[in-house]
Amino acid sequence: MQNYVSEARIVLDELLKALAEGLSLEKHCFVENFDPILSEINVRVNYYPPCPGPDRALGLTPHSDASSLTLLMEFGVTAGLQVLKSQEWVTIPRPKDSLIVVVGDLLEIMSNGRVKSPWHRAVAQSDGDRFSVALFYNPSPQTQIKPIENAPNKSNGYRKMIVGEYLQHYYRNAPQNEKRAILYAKD
Ligand SMILES: O=C(O)CCC(=O)C(=O)O
Ligand SMILES: [Fe+2]
Repeated sequence: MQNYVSEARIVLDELLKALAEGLSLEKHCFVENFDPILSEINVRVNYYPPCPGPDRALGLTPHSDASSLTLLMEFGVTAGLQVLKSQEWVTIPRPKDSLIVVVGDLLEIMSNGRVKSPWHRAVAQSDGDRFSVALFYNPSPQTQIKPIENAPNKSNGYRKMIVGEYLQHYYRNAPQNEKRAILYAKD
């Protein structure tokens, strides 16, 4: 697991740089918030046993991740992860040997809303078990993240935020039934 986490950090840093470039921003503008020693990768292993009544139970209730990026590896039956898109739950496919990358609230704040953390859930399934390993990548709790500048006159931006303060707010207010925690970081 330790090897996986240190290799994952390299991948996550590359993803943060590629995302910045993809948004025509300075390449290091996100990754510079992640001190190589003090930034954190928290690991969660989710296990979903086969469920006799999958339409009456959920594997994991809807949420957005608080992280900046989440790297998700899945095993077992497919079609467990769903994302809310235009008010509909859409199943995320799992091509062979793939990892899933989820944008979290902290990256939505850093990017000033240019990328959005999806509202997602895991559904229960009857045809076999499934588990997932989620790595949540966060700057150190003391880091102050500064949202990138938005175009002049553009409203609805985010404010500067200490990572630990946001995480405290997020966990104090979870679970919620819609994406509300991030409103705390609005300007
Ligand atoms: O198991 C999954 O597919 C989703 C896991 C997840 O969203 C999480 O651990 O935050
Ligand atoms: Fe999640």
